[in-house]
Amino acid sequence: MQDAAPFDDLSDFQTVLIGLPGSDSRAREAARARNDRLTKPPGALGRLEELAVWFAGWAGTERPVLARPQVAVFAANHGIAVRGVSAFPAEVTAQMVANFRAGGAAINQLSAWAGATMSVHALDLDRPTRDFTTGPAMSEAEVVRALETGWTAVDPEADALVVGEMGIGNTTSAAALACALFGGAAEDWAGRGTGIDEAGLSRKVETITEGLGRHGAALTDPLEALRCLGGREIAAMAGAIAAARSHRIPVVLDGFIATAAAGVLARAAPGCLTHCVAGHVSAESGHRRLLGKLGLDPILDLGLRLGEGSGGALALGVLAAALRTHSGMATFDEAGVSDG
Ligand SMILES: O=C(O)c1ccc[n+]([C@@H]2O[C@H](COP(=O)([O-])O)[C@@H](O)[C@H]2O)c1
Ligand SMILES: Cc1cc2nc[nH]c2cc1C
Repeated sequence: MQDAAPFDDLSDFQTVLIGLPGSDSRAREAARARNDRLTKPPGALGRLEELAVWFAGWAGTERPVLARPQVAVFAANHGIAVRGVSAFPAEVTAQMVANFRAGGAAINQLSAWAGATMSVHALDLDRPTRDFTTGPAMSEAEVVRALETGWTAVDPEADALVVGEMGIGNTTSAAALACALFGGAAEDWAGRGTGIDEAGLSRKVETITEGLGRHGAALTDPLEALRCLGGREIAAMAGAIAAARSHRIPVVLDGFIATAAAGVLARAAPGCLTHCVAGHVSAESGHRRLLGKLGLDPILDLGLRLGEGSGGALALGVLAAALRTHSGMATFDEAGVSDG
């Protein structure tokens, strides 16, 4: 059963964020102690060891498994797409949603490979958000509805969540948000997205600069920044990431846009991303910078720039390997191997 969202407006959502539960320190410490007894030189499984101990805390058990991962993909359209900031036309968003539903996209294959269920959530595709250079992208009711869509998309029985997205123009929206949340100039955050040329990149930088100028002081409130500059899929991912933590479900973040959604939460309620890891660093130029601002170290660096949750789904494979070794290996005592 999906849970109803426990908020009706942005101020409620902020309150929910502040009250989200932490991980189980007893399970985490038990997992750390088990890790120290496994038949390997200390630290020899590198990042896998850290991932397993982190996951154990959220799973609430010393020997967790990855049995029911979920990939949730959110799609939306953006008013700023009319400004020529993408290499593709806006109708591709709806066409790709049809492709997700037919099983033909990369994320269908990667979810199946990772043993994950995949859900697709199209958010009012025929009603793009407003061009944020002319006014707020969303009304409060619209952004709250998108947060709710994300919140209720999370399967409370899932044992890990990947959030992904599809939305022509959304790297412009994510870059504007990142700039509002973490400072710097539009040039620091604008990248090539689906593959825009030099002229497109200039239009993108101009669009972001104009949007930031237009909304000014309102952007100091992270949830207002989301409303003014974000998109429905970005808000939905933020809602899903928050819901996951309410169920103590660990989250594997995908690329630049998913990380921007997480960034909103981090700025609204510092410390609220301890249930998240970065699945990968994408080729979108601002992603590494954004991960740095959030103190997140990506698991993979494969040059992907697809979105859809693809890098997150790939990282589920690494997470599964981390849990398999942690929970399945013998200890020095069990195997009769002399420790150091
Ligand atoms: O995840 C990423 O880091 C990423 C980087 C570049 C592009 N994308 C995908 O490409 C689309 C946005 O690109 P654009 O050029 O239309 O802003 C959107 O559907 C994203 O899923 C995704
Ligand atoms: C074809 C296509 C597929 C995508 N998947 C995520 N973003 C995308 C953008 C395009 C253009």
